[in-house]
Amino acid sequence: MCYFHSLNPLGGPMPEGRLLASSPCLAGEIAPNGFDPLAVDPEQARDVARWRRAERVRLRVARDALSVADRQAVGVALSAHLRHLLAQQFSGAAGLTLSAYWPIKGEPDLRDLMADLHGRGVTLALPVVAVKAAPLVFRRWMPGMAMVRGDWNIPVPPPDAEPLTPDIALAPLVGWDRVGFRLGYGGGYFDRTLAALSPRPFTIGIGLQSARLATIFPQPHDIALDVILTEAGVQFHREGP
Ligand SMILES: Nc1nc2c(c(=O)[nH]1)N(C=O)[C@@H](CNc1ccc(C(=O)N[C@@H](CCC(=O)O)C(=O)O)cc1)CN2
Ligand SMILES: Nc1ncnc2c1ncn2[C@@H]1O[C@H](COP(=O)(O)OP(=O)(O)OP(=O)(O)O)[C@@H](O)[C@H]1O
Repeated sequence: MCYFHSLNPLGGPMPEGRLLASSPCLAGEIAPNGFDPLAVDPEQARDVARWRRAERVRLRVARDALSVADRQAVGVALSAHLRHLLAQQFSGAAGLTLSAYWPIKGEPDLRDLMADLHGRGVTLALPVVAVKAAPLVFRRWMPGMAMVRGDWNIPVPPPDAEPLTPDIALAPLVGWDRVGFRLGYGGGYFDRTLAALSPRPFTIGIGLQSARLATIFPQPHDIALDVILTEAGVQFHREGP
């Protein structure tokens, strides 16, 4: 079912007159990657974008306010849940490529787990903004590797690191909802990347339990993740519990 155009960020269903002449559900038939900005009601898209900007600020302020001890506990709990998920679903993921992330701006720190997985035969990668407003690329990462500053000053593996395509991708969350949708920093990078990869990696959103939203008002470009994981465990799994 296509429901995003019936959601009104200002509350209640969209008034009849605001519905699109052509439904965004047809976007997949218009654009090869399923994304057609012309299929979006511009007024509604503007409302949603404004709401998302405000929610990102609110959620990031709340995350910044966590104590060092709380932050550490979140990282430890999330790492344990992720290790368990990888063990159950991918037999530990040895021989597979998992893209992680280098934590910035108070994101949960999974770097100890990344090093541990590397030691267990998982190939680790990190996302890189190679071209602005384009899909991310992924470069091989190994513990202790000298990093360079990438876009937004995020440390990334150097340009000569091996390019990889992940089988499993971690997506850091600023916000999330119970049906697998993600709010990030607003660059649209993960959505573009998932739209471009075929087959899609198995994607696991990593975030704080307190960052749950009732809905992110999903737009045609938003791609739901396979799993949402927080320090409280699995909050959503596409294949069910
Ligand atoms: N640790 C970490 N690494 C990551 C991500 C992440 O979320 N966390 N990314 C996950 O995708 C990618 C980088 N994401 C980025 C997202 C936004 C902007 C950026 O310049 N944002 C603009 C606002 C854009 C807008 O509002 O339209 C800005 O802040 O000025 C840069 C990089 C790859 N690496
Ligand atoms: N597949 C796509 N093709 C073209 N543009 C896209 C695509 N996906 C997202 N965008 C653009 O990116 C913008 C930001 O998207 P969104 O609000 O979902 O960001 P986000 O998921 O929070 O960011 P990020 O993934 O970088 O953390 C949208 O306005 C949209 O126009």
